[in-house]
Amino acid sequence: MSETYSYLGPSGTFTEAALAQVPEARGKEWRSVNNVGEAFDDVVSGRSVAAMIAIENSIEGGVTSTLDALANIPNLRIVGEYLVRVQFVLVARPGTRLEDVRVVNAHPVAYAQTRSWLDANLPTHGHIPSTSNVASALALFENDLADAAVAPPQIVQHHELEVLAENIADNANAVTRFVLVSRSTVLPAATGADKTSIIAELPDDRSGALLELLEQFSTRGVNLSLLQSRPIGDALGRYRFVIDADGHISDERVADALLGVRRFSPSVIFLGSYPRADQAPVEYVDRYDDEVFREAREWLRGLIDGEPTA
Ligand SMILES: O=C(O)C(=O)Cc1ccccc1
Repeated sequence: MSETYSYLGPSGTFTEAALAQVPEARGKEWRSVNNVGEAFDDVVSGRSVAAMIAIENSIEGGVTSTLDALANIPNLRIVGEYLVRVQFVLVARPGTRLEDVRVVNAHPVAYAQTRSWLDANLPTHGHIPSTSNVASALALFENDLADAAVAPPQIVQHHELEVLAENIADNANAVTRFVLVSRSTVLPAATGADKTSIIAELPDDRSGALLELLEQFSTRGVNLSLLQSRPIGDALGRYRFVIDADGHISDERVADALLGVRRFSPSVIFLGSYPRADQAPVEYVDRYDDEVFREAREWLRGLIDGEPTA
């Protein structure tokens, strides 16, 4: 059976652009799905070896539905991350003028990123949510519920659409981070520029518990690049924390931090260690080098084994 990769389609989405960055996916079957839940289902059922999923963007923060799916679906692993610069145009059926636009079709995340422009230029517009940035534009051909759509600039290369406005994103430098999610438990090799993702819960009713969770990393010299709380969902005020830490689980300082988290947290999900998209080598101070951990462990082992100390 050929390996299949699922992505939020139809063809032309930013998610597809992220999948195009994956060398292992070249020449393989790509399956376009209508929503992120379907992409996760493909991985869980084994229909696809992996799915490309949007997890965070530089304006809106974490994609909450993705973070919750990673917490709730067992045995998922992140095996890679990819960055895509996102820009948006407003498109319409040929002949439409900007002043004719009453209703705009847009993916909710894209809508949130173009709100200032839309509010300033179409102050009375209505919004219909779409399942993706390309589905928004294709809906213009299927029905007349919307007059215009927010879509990626390349959309006009493939469809008979007119650009009513370019660069409508609130922030021209917006970037979306995608992760390749699979069920493979084979760890990607450490590169020196890696990231480790976990989701951890706090022990109940203990003051300072979040600080104690974070101390597991700070006392091992491990920097964090993401800390996002998400409601566990069973009661008000109960949260889990999605954490991205610099480094690979095979780095001693990261492994030691994870042992600390495991001892302390009632529930820890290991989401994976994988190369950072920006390939920036992880920086740490010398006293947290692998060798320092190993030397300390050997010293302790020697004491326990009754070896004479020098
Ligand atoms: O992949 C797409 O194009 C999507 O529709 C999801 C999305 C929405 C907004 C920013 C990045 C990805």
